[in-house]
Amino acid sequence: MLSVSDAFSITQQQLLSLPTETVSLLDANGRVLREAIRADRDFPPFNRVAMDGIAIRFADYAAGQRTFRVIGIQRAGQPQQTLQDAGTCLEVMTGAMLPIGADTIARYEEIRIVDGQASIVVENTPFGPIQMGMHIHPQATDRRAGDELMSVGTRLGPSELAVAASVGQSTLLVTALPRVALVSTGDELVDVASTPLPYQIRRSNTYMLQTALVSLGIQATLHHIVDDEEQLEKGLEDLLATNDMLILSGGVSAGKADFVPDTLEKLGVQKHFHKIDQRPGKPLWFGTSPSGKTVFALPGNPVSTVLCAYRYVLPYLRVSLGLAPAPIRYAQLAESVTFKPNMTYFLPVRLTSEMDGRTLAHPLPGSGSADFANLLAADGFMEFPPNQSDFGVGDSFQVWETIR
Ligand SMILES: Nc1nc2c(c(=O)[nH]1)N[C@H]1C(S)=C(S)[C@@H](COP(=O)(O)OP(=O)(O)OC[C@H]3O[C@@H](n4cnc5c(N)ncnc54)[C@H](O)[C@@H]3O)O[C@H]1N2
Ligand code: MOO
Ligand SMILES: [Mg+2]
Repeated sequence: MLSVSDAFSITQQQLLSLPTETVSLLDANGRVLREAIRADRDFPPFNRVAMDGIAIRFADYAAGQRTFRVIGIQRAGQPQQTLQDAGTCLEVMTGAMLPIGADTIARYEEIRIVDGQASIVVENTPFGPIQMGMHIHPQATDRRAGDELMSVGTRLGPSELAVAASVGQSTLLVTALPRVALVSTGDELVDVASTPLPYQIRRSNTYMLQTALVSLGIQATLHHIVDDEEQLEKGLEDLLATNDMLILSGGVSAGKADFVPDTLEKLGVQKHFHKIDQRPGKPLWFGTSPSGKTVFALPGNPVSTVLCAYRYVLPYLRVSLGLAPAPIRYAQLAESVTFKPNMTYFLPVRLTSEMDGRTLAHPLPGSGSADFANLLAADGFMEFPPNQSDFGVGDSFQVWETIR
């Protein structure tokens, strides 16, 4: 059977090829940038006053002068003024251009202004003695005009949108979002608003999947198909025609009503793999259509669905969108774990941060891959490699964090 790492690489070789689109600045939140954003001006674009106070010539101060005649006010948003005569000063406001001729700011906290004369009354400021260049944010110290500020593949969030706004990007070129359909299958599954009969359960997997996809900015549509070969074929055919990707749950194992793999192949979706040497989530099925559409058919047991979503589907979508893979997270086992079968084992864990900087993983074995209430306490799944059955306290392994 296929190893976890081989299955993962197969999925990553069949990424969705998504076009770009231009969206308005605010609609770009959470999206993936597909153009490099450069500074249109220096950052800051002029010698910027960084504190409210007076702008003086340091040479006057160094020569012993402590009282300066105030010749005017330079506010933010006004054209640059000039400090002409020795011994004078301009009141200046944070964000203003530094007046020509001035080179040092003394804050209001350090001066007193009486009858148009500003006197320096505090020599040792909380920032140290008054010095040449003090409280000035010199032009181009942060970035220069033409510098690349954000590269292709940047995920746009609050800081990125602020920088984009400051360089005049009222629109941004981003990766178009894939059209994704989430399909639950199973005769036993009823709507969340229904009261289940004794042999029925409410469906939950597609709600979990939709909520997880929102973390990538994707809004999928939710569908349900009963365990009937004809209805399944017709339903999946329609959804394949109108979506870039289908994520199914259930119907992929060995049961009499597990029609999903055969139906997908009948519809021309080429199987890349079915079944991985892992627990949970063994019967995962993955395929692509000739027109470049992708199908993940996840095992229906809810914990398997969750594991497959975080271990395969979200990393697949992330990279398809043009993002770098998520940083790998490790944690150390807080309790020993034994797992005999020779396959990769994913164990739900709760994570704690210790004072010494370590992250500890506390096992939450639960009662198996249908025990999804157990995941309410979990922060992720720890991945234990095959060919080993005893895992000791303090041993470090990768953790696939879930969204909480
Ligand atoms: N003889 C074998 N039986 C099973 C095997 C096997 O290898 N040989 N594999 C087991 C494993 S492992 C898993 S995982 C499950 C996978 O089952 P399916 O993908 O075929 O899923 P279903 O049979 O449709 O349902 C399984 C289980 O999950 C519940 N379910 C399904 N969809 C939802 C949903 N949307 N929301 C909530 N719960 C859902 C369903 O009611 C079943 O209880 O097969 C084992 N069997
Ligand atoms: O893969 Mo199944 O997940 O163990 O129940
Ligand atoms: Mg089944």
